This record gives sequence, structure tokens and C-alpha cells, in this order.
Amino acid sequence: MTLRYERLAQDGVARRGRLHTAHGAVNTPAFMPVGTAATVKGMWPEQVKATGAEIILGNTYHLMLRPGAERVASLGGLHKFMNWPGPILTDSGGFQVMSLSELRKIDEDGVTFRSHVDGSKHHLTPERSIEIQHLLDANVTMAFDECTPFPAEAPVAAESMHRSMRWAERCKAAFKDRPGYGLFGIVQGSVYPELRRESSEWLTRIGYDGYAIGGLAVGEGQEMMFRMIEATIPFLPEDRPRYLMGVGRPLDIVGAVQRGIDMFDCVMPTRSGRTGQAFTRRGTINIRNARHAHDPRPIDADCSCPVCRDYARGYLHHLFKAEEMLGPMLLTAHNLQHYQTLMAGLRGAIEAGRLDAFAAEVAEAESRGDI
Ligand SMILES: CNc1nc2c(CCNC[C@]34C[C@H]5C[C@H](C[C@H](C5)C3)C4)c3nc(N)[nH]c(=O)c3cc2[nH]1
Ligand SMILES: [Zn+2]
Repeated sequence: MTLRYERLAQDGVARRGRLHTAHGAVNTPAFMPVGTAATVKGMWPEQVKATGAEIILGNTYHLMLRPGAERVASLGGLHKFMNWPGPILTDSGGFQVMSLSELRKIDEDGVTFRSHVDGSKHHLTPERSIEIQHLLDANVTMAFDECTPFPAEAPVAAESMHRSMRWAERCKAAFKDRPGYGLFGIVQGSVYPELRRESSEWLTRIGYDGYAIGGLAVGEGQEMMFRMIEATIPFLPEDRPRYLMGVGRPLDIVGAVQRGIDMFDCVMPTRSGRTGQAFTRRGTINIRNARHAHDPRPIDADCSCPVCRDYARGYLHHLFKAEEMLGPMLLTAHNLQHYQTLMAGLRGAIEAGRLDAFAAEVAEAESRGDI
């Protein structure tokens, strides 16, 4: 084990813990803001840190295409390159190849595809993905996997999962162990409990520093997602962190924490922030809506962020209508703070043994609406 994870408190199957990396500690449950092309869009790194985020997410697929992993390494690695001194987790690229590139082919060796940037041809294998993440100097490296498309019949899901497990073995063999750096395996198996169990036991036998649950948040719906988490968690080691990939909306995160998940990433707070969607304790609003044009109130009176302290909804509405760049910047900062405040609330609730009460409060406030 080269990435120390300590459990500080437990409430049911939920855990409050801390993951220690070479670039600092991550308090869990944790939300990881997404920094696709070596930037959390619209945010200076100091601002990202000020929201309370301790770890951000980078990406093999984007950075291998532009500016190239060797280029990032020659400029000091991703921490130096983007001036983020804290922990970084990078996804392995498989998911993005399937969702972003055209002309792709999957075979036992890996994935062949054309870049969505300039059409150049690329071949990504488990070994190359691990090498790229090493060049990026990621503290947490994700195994190269295939996110099984949804829906998939059981035999198709089984074949896809078995290939991802063979790829996971190749990733483990290719990964260079270093203190403060680790490799996470990714559980697949679509919506089939027996495949989820088989995948979890396969990865546990190989042994990883952490375990991600992949193949979810792909359209299966919240109820099925929760069922698959429940079908997976019992077969993962208790002393290692669990990362639910691509999740999610606040209530998805609350429910997943209640079921034993420790780490999350999602484009929602940043991507939707750029389109004018603001998160509040009572649900989301779209600041472009005319009803906000003359509203002197902040986005969320309960929010402690600089945006809610100093700016009225009417001003944010104006910025978006005028397509001023400050609009997306301010909404991104607020939304990331909203997510970090939620995570701090979850950590505190687990420590106090009142997670279910906290979850009910979040759900009730969101249902109240009228914002
Ligand atoms: C949304 N639902 C969902 N996401 C998923 C992801 C990507 C996680 N986010 C990384 C990512 C993905 C995109 C967008 C940003 C930046 C960069 C490219 C890295 C986050 C997944 N990644 C891998 N390797 N495997 C999965 O099964 C998987 C399943 C997902 N289900
Ligand atoms: Zn705010």
C-alpha cells in the first residue's frame, strides 16, 4: 500500500476518512472538481483551493492529445504545469475515448481512435495510459477500463467487464509503486449484481490502493445506481477508499455516501455553472430566467462564498444576458463552494453519527423549492 487511507469515523456503512498523498491529505467524503485540460475552467487555482477542494481531477485523454503527456512532463508535471500543489487524480482515458472521439476501435490490446482535436490517429493501451498518468505525475492513477455502454445485455456486459479486468491486471503490472502515489481499480458489470460481485472480487484479489465503481451514471437512473452500489460495496476491502465515478447531483452524492462511497467527481457544478445554473440548498435556479433580473438577494442566503457575499442575483442575471465572462466565473466559484459545503456537512454528520438526519434535511430543503 503506497497511499495511506485512515478511517476516522463511521456511521452505518458511511465513513469519514483521510487519504494521504505525496502532495497532501484529502478529507473524505470528498468531491473532486474537474480540471479537464489542466484547468478548472474559469477558476484560478487559489480560488479552487479557497472553495475547500483538496484534490482535483485531470484527464489522460485530453492531455495526451493536447499538449501531450511528454510536454506536460517536460514542464514539470501537472502540479507545476497548472500550479496546483495539492493532490491530483487522473482518469485513464477510456471513458473519454468512447464519449468524445470518432472512428474508434476496441480490441484486446486497447483502443484505436482519432483525436477530436485534429483528427490524428491514436492507440491507447493499458500500459500507455499508465505511462501517461505517470508522466502527468498524478497522485491517483485510474486503471484503463471500458465503461460498459448502457443498456447492455448480461453476456455483453460480462465480456466487457472481463476485458476491463484483464486490462486492470496489465495496469497493475505497469504501475510503478511510489510512496504517496497509488493505483485504483475500477469495478464494472453494468446493472447485474453477480457481475458487480465478480468484478469486485477479481480486483480485490489483484489488490489496489483504492476501488472505483465505474459503469454507472450512464443513464440507469438513481434507484438502479444505488442498487448497484449496494451490490458492490460488500465485496470491496473496508480499509481502502471507494470512488463513484461521474457522480453527481447533491442528492446522488448524499445517497452514495450513505451507502459507503468516499470520493466523487462530476462536471455538474462547473459545466452547468457556465450555462447559468446555480445550486442552492433549495435546489437549482437558472440565473438567466427573467425573474432574477431585479432580485437584490444573493444566489443563496445561507452560502458563505464570496459571490453570495458581494453579488446580487440581478447582477449575475445581467452578466449572463450580456454574455460577460465574469458570469460563468462567478457561478462556477459559487457552485464549487456549494459542493464543498455539502461535503463538509457530510463529514461532520458522519463524525456526529447523524448522517441519516443530515440526509433528510438536505432532501427536505431541496424539495421545498420556491427559490
Ligand atoms: C458522468 N458519468 C460517468 N462518468 C464516468 C467516468 C468519467 C469520470 N469523470 C472523469 C472526466 C470525464 C470527462 C469530463 C471530466 C473531465 C475528463 C473528461 C475526466 C471528468 C468513468 N471513467 C472511467 N474510467 N470508467 C467508468 O466506468 C466511468 C463511468 C462514468 N460515468
Ligand atoms: Zn455562494
